[in-house]
Amino acid sequence: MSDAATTSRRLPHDRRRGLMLVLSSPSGAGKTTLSRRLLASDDDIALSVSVTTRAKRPGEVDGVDYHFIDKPAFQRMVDDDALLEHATVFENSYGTPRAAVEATLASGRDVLFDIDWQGTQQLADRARDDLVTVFILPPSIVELERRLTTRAQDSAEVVARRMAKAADEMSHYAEYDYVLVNDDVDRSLANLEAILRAERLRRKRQLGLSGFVNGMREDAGR
Ligand SMILES: Nc1nc2c(ncn2[C@@H]2O[C@H](COP(=O)(O)OP(=O)(O)O)[C@@H](O)[C@H]2O)c(=O)[nH]1
Ligand SMILES: Nc1ncnc2c1ncn2[C@@H]1O[C@H](COP(=O)(O)OP(=O)(O)O)[C@@H](O)[C@H]1O
Repeated sequence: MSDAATTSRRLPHDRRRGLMLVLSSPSGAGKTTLSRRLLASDDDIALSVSVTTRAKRPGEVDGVDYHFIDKPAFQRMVDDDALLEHATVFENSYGTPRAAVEATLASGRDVLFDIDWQGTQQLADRARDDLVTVFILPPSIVELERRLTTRAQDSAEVVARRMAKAADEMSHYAEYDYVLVNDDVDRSLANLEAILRAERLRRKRQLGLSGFVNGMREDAGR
């Protein structure tokens, strides 16, 4: 077998069908922290930046954390079918702009979603095969409240409302493919990276496999 035959052929994992990685959790369990760490360490995945009608928190950047828009603009996007999914969470509207997701997948990269269980169900109805879903649990309710309080970005009243919704959010963990208990953030990140690595290697996501194997069979028969 010539060297040219082995080196000219592209390895199957060079051509991959992009996947959609969803992170959900009760507010304060650590989705944003884990998302930012994953995005910083992996160039092959990009965040789906949601639109929301909620107010910007200190430190949040428009266009990076969210696209902050008003209610009429949100309704226009719904009417124009410009959102892949949308939901009301804590009395605010949140949605996933369709165009950016489609452009990222078309460029061969994966997309990371920080969305709630309602949005996850809607994506599952549309694209189950491309979806990998991860639910993040806090190590305890006491720790969840501590994290929400020490994040110091919401008023005591908002924290209380988010704590009141936590049990309801957590009741959806069984609808997800994977569950991570986010005790140690480094360990959670390593587990998330392991999930992503394994999911990228799924046979159905490696587009060039049959050509690759047939080529090797021809080489072996020479
Ligand atoms: N369905 C849906 N949920 C979203 C979207 N963007 C954010 N969320 C969820 O809305 C909830 C509130 O988000 P946020 O106000 O940023 O608070 P956080 O959970 O404390 O970071 C979280 O459960 C998010 O995952 C979206 O585009 N669609
Ligand atoms: N594993 C962890 N251990 C301790 N604190 C954490 C951990 N993960 C996140 N935090 C902290 O908890 C707070 C809430 O995390 P965040 O990522 O904003 O949660 P979410 O996006 O799910 O609402 C932040 O102050 C963050 O620094």
